[in-house]
Amino acid sequence: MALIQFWKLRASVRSASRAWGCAPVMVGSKKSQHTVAGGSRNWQLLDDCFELQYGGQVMHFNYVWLRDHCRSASCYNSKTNQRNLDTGSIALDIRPTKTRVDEENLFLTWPDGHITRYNLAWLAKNSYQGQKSSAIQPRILWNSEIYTNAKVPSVSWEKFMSCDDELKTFLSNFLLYGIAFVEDVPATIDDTETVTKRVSIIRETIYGRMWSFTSDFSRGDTAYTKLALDRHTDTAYFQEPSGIQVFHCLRHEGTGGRTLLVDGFYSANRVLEQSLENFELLSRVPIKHEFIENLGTQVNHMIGIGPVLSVYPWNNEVYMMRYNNYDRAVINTVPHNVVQRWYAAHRHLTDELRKPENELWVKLKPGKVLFIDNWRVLHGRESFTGFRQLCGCYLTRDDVLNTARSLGLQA
Ligand SMILES: C[N+](C)(C)CCCC[C@H](N)C(=O)O
Ligand SMILES: O=C(O)CCC(=O)C(=O)O
Ligand SMILES: [Fe+2]
Repeated sequence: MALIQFWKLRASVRSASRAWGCAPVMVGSKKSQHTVAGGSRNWQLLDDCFELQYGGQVMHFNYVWLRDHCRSASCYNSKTNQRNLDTGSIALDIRPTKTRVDEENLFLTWPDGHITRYNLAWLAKNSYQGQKSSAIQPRILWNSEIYTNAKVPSVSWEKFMSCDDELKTFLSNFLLYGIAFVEDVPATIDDTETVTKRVSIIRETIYGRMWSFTSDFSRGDTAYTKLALDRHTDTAYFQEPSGIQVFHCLRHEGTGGRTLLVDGFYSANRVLEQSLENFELLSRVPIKHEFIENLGTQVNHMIGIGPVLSVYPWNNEVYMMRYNNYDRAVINTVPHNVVQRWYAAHRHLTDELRKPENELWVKLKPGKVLFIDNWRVLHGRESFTGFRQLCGCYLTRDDVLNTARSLGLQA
């Protein structure tokens, strides 16, 4: 019941957001509509917001927002890129006493005499409408054919380690496809660590910093067996699942053991195209994943709570998928009348994820290091025989994106 109320609230917030457009009310007796020479910009003071037409877009700016984002030296420290202004001191019914727009700027005078100047292009770029029309992270969603036809070049160890452009190419492909390979890496744990550190700092977890595993049952998890593993994302049981997983197969003397990769966002997008209801069930119903193991010397118990699909509410862009049927915990966060619909939505996603045309199979070999976006691309493996040793580590997504941004990429 509580959950349904929560949904209603969310739904009303959403419809409110759609209805946020403002009624054209005159402020005082002043004429409020203006067309500036050139005709490319047009603005009016509405009762509850400032409306700006600029660059072919109509944008609305709330007055508290306009006061809050003032970039004057007293309100904003441009050396540290931090706000000085105490947002708590802004009257929630604040309105400018004077407004002026010239070719490039909007000038607002506030009741206390403070003047705020906004560059119009800055406003357009930072408006809700501007944000809504572009993806936070541009991606190429793929199935096996799309990925194969793209012929994404792999990068090679030596150039990767010495040349920033090579790292940039690698990261740009990683951001677009959610997977990327470095070839010719010496088959040791140390060199795998070195190649990884070129990308970002390593995230230490209960599995250690760099880990290496075989089918020795050393941990309470089926990864440490020779069994096949269906597609999944790792560490769904962390409150913040690991952003990136790095795999390097150091040895395999035997058969099988191929790695399966599936673009989870491609399938999520199919669900969105086919059923908004299913997409919303997957993106709004929080469920638990759990990991419990007793190592004798140490007991590990991890719980992560969140929806299968984490999405930005303003554009339904998926930014994280938690999909791990092995580690999914008892569902006790969903009322009985929603559970059936949730299972149907989960089945819809599962059917998409399992389509053979969405499966990319690769055989990891010594030298070939695979980076997987664990918030997006699911991995699995074929059962195998013989001795097989895989090493790797987890990375935090923030740190990888930080490296990408430092190289000028949009991330
Ligand atoms: C990668 N490494 C072998 C260290 C850990 C494997 C963790 C497996 C776990 N079921 C999960 O999906 O998170
Ligand atoms: O053995 C493999 O190829 C992968 C196993 C797995 O899913 C994991 O370690 O996260
Ligand atoms: Fe895994």
